[in-house]
Amino acid sequence: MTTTTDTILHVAQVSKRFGGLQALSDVGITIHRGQVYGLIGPNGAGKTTFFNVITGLYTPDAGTFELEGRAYRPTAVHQVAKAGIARTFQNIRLFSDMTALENVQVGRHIRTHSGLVGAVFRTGSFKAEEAAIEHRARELLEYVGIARFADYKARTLSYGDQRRLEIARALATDPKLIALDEPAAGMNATEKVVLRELIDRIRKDGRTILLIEHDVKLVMGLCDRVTVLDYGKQIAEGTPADVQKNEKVIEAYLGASHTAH
Ligand SMILES: Nc1ncnc2c1ncn2[C@@H]1O[C@H](COP(=O)(O)OP(=O)(O)OP(=O)(O)O)[C@@H](O)[C@H]1O
Repeated sequence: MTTTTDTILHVAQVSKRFGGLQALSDVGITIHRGQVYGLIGPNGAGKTTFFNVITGLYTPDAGTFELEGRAYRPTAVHQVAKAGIARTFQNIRLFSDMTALENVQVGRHIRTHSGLVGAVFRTGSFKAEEAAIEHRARELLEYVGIARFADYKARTLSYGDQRRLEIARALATDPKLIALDEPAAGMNATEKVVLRELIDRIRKDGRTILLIEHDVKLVMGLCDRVTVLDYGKQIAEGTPADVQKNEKVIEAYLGASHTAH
């Protein structure tokens, strides 16, 4: 394998079939520490399927998976989260009747130690840990720019703010890799600028990011490297500048998007 100490995620030869449909064929990516890595392609290309496979939501038919040089089996979402991959969803999945703060606290709980006994008996260490979790959750709400909504129910937040809340919840797990599934979907131009700044800041603060995004401008401006999928096949991989020049890509995706944007 071609992993180095600077490799966060190395995934190779991933295939996934749904009945008669080959949704992914031999797809592989290597993401280095501190990169923003983009996954693009037309509708139905297999981007979400790939995300779902590496985060344990779908069982792959084939593939090898390494996180920081260690093999991991993406068989269950909570195990993948514990291993260090956190994600957001294209269709927001917050606990809508819980407050923004509580949603982030839930994310943080996978990194706690007191466990059930501590929770039942409310031991000193449990209470200290709870206070630390709340403190960290408030910091993260501030970080993504929605601290003022800490006590609002998640469902009352605007669409853009719910997306930011999902990012805060994902960051609460202290991930080695944060996977964002179409974070700009449904956002207006102003919200996209703020989102871009946030993703840039997350990277500057030392995180590694995998991004599915339809907004070509955003992808090209943010990503260090990009993989392009089309009908489940990887048709190009490289820097945004390289990928933009690739004829297969222009045909499959960018050509259409350039006229659309
Ligand atoms: N659970 C499933 N069962 C059957 N087919 C599926 C399932 N999930 C995805 N597919 C099919 O696999 C193909 C790839 O879909 P996928 O959602 O991964 O594409 P995508 O690139 O994320 O598209 P979009 O940009 O529209 O979100 C599509 O043809 C889709 O219909």
